Amino acid sequence: MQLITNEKVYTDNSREVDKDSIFVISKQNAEFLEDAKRNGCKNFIEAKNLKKELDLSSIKIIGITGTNGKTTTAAAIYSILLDLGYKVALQGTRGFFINDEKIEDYTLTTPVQLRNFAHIIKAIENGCQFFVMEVSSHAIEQKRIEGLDFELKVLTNITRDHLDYHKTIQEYINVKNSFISDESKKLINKDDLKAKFNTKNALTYGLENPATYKVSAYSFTNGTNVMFSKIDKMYSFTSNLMGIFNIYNILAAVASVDMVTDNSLDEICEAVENFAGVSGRMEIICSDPLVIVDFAHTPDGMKEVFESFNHKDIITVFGAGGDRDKKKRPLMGKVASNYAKKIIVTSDNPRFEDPDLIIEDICKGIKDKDKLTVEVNRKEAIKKAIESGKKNPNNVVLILGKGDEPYQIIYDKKLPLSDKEEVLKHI
Ligand SMILES: CC(=O)N[C@H]1[C@@H](OP(=O)(O)OP(=O)(O)OC[C@H]2O[C@@H](n3ccc(=O)[nH]c3=O)[C@H](O)[C@@H]2O)O[C@H](CO)[C@@H](O)[C@@H]1O[C@H](C)C(=O)N[C@@H](C)C(=O)N[C@H](CCC(=O)O)C(=O)O
Ligand SMILES: Nc1ncnc2c1ncn2[C@@H]1O[C@H](COP(=O)(O)OP(=O)(O)OP(=O)(O)O)[C@@H](O)[C@H]1O
Ligand SMILES: N[C@H](CCC[C@H](N)C(=O)O)C(=O)O
Ligand SMILES: [Mg+2]
Repeated sequence: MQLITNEKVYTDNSREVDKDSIFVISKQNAEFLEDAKRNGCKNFIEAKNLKKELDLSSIKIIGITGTNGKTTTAAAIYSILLDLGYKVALQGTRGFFINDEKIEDYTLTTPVQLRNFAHIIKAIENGCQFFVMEVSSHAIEQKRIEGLDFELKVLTNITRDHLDYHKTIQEYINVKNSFISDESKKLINKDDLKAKFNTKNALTYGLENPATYKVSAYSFTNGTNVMFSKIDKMYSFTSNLMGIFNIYNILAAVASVDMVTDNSLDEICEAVENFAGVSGRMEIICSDPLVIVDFAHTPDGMKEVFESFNHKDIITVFGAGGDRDKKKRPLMGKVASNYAKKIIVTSDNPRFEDPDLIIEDICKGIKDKDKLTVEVNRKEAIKKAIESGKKNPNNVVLILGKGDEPYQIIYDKKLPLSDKEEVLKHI
């Protein structure tokens, strides 16, 4: 990765250096420092000191971490800020956007350090006042965000994911919490009991526990209607997004914007209605039969989605990613068997793993085998689910795990596959 700015060339790759370039030393590449010198490099800077050379002080960075809801919350903040007339950049799982325009497609949820700087500089060049970014647990552990001064840090929740990488749940929790252990301005989900944060400059939000931004009532008639209080004043917003978890996401977004702007909360709440949601997250593809594509790929994410449809007969299709947390697989199976009347277990992104073995891991969590169909071909699995869905108007078909991913990753190849397109073929 190279960043060229102010007539200087910064690189984080020892194989890219020359005598004029500056090798940016980070946790990830420190072992290649000698290699950089051997390749003729004479100039070095530690990534955490980049901010001394690259002035980012004119933009406010909002970082969102949490197991689930980062993309949705970040997109909601972005949408509200744009609606209020600000210039804003958004960086996350779905790519990099400036003022509603897509600049870069899917890469990492949180890019490597130098790319973060490059994106922020680009946002500043485009007049942005805010840079909204998702912060993954990998990024915190690998210090991809070191050297960034956050105007606001948000924690959505801590459940479980990525234990292939972090090894134990405690280590994962510690990594997430390390993001909110300093004195920066923070917004914390008060209903998440695993959150351990520095209370200095922290505000909270929630539905259950006392919080700065506290939901007092909600209903799901004609959209989602929410009333909440901040200190002793009441506010309300309406949204098209479904599910209690989306109340958390939107409330977090409303509170975030309240914390970083001078706009009134009433104005902010008004802008919520224009946020249409994120593609591939609780996206209704068809209403008869009701078919929804969602990105839930953790046991907790799935539970949240299923609970949003507990008045319906659930038919679900899902798999689990290969080369990712193996232990979450039977838990995903178990959650599905608790809520669904029919479960079609299929392939997600197998990567370098055998899809049949991933499916076996998931099926270990499904006790009631009468509910279970195994169909390794995801396109076939979706077709079967839609056919079943058509049999009863109370059915809902929930296709989970890949959201709007436009491909299936098999080995290291990305083969075109869109859950939404597959659904559209069969309705
Ligand atoms: C497991 C993992 O996270 N791996 C990351 C890790 O890879 P790595 O340690 O193997 O590093 P590397 O690619 O060999 O290079 C490390 C550094 O050394 C430099 N280098 C390398 C070789 C050399 O000869 N000289 C040299 O200077 C490279 O330029 C680079 O700066 O460091 C790399 C660069 O810092 C990352 O790109 C890479 O992410 C890989 C691609 C990845 O797939 N990561 C996923 C798991 C990930 O991070 N996902 C999260 C969470 C998703 C979510 O929940 O939303 C994300 O943020 O996307
Ligand atoms: N606040 C929440 N609590 C629990 N589950 C949620 C929440 N928000 C979203 N989800 C579920 O998690 C899925 C992923 O949501 P989203 O893309 O917003 O999260 P993310 O944290 O960005 O995920 P990733 O780390 O994979 O990028 C959704 O499709 C939904 O099923
Ligand atoms: N950002 C997450 C997304 C997982 C999506 C799921 N489809 C999978 O491939 O496991 C990850 O890379 O772990
Ligand atoms: Mg995301």
